[in-house]
Amino acid sequence: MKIVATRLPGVLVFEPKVFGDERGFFVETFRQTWLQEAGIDQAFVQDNQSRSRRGVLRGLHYQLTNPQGKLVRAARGRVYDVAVDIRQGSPNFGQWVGVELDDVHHRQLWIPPGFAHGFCVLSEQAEFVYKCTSYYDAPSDSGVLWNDLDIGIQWPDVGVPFQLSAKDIAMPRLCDKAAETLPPYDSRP
Ligand SMILES: Cc1cn([C@H]2C[C@H](O)[C@@H](COP(=O)(O)OP(=O)(O)O[C@H]3O[C@@H](C)C(=O)[C@@H](O)[C@H]3O)O2)c(=O)[nH]c1=O
Repeated sequence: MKIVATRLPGVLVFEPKVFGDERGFFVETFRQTWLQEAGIDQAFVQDNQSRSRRGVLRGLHYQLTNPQGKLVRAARGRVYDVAVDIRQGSPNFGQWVGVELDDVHHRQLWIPPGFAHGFCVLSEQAEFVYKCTSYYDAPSDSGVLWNDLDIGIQWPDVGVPFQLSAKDIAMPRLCDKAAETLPPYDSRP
């Protein structure tokens, strides 16, 4: 497993070794030691899975209290995954990074606590699987608008119109968020 830095400090790509043979493939999807190797002092408490069709865009989400660090991957299909640093006072505030995740290379993205996260689906269908460092807490579920011009995420052309939940369409822009509704910079790993 290789750990690769992205242009956004704190956001890391985990590249596992994929063993392909005539039966299919084998890949290790998680080892506790990966976190130590990456210098991440966190433990996972919740695993999630979602299924989405082409064009579905989920995000940009974060949790205000007990921010969630997330280790995400596409168990099936291909997605464009995005992390945004929205930590109040961060030198990288408002900056984003996008990485393609698929069921061929099996790359995983580490999104530290305090970052907003979202993805869109590039394949006909995708199974998105992720581990979280804090439990989901509905009252502190928060978000930022996916196409906020100030963030300027370059979402790929997926060939169909994006499909978002009503909640995600109505998310506020980063500039309209009160400081107390953003995670503090010290929530970094
Ligand atoms: C995230 C989550 C949702 N739910 C419920 C709430 C709701 O009724 C239903 C669907 O929730 P959502 O619409 O928020 O699902 P979704 O849009 O897939 O939310 C996810 O998006 C990606 C981008 C993330 O980063 C995740 O952390 C999470 O926020 O599932 C849970 O019970 N536990 C959870 O951990």
